[in-house]
Amino acid sequence: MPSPLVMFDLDGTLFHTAPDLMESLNHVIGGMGLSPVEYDDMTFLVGSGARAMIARALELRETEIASSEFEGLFTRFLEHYSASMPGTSQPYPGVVEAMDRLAAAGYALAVCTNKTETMARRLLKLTGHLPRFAAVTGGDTFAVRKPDADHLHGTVRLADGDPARSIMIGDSINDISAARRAGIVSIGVPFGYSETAMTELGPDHIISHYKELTPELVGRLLNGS
Ligand SMILES: O=C(O)COP(=O)(O)O
Ligand SMILES: [Mg+2]
Repeated sequence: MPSPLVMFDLDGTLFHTAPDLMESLNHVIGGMGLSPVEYDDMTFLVGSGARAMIARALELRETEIASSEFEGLFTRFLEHYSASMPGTSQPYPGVVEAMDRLAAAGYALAVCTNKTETMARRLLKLTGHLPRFAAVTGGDTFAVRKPDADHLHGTVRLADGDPARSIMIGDSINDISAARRAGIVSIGVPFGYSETAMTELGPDHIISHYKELTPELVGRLLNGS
């Protein structure tokens, strides 16, 4: 029988990455002569991958560019972000201990993010966490990404899991909607990057600190109680 699986979103859930993402984004838009975005804008900018982040930042600055120029901006972003890693990005308080507890109790762990898979793996590798995960999938791993249910289903498959014994933990509407569509139990964290309050997104459970993420809680949620 496959191990039960706990999947984590990355930006705003597993790691606090917004300051580094913002620096690389501002490097790119600053190069175009646009004024930098501010930290508070990140809740609106992060969550659907770097292309969406750049497009939303241009929208915020009311700037239109030719579509042929867009890939160049994306490449500049990835080069800067990759070269700066791991920067100041760190796991949220208590999540490393929570992952240790879950692994000791027999849970497999995975990452399901809309970052590119290469960037996600690089950050996890440089911070020493990559070996924990049975699967790491990004916004470009499959033909679809969160909020599409198949991003979660694909991650469960690569981790040799079973959707009925899997949980998705996330900070944004993309995570909670994808889980709902996939028929996968969700846990929301309110400290990440979301424009909408987690209580409004309606996950199956909300934790406000990772000390609440115990094998008992996950077991209870998987049993529907
Ligand atoms: O960087 C992004 O926009 C995607 O981030 P995610 O890890 O929250 O899916
Ligand atoms: Mg997120």
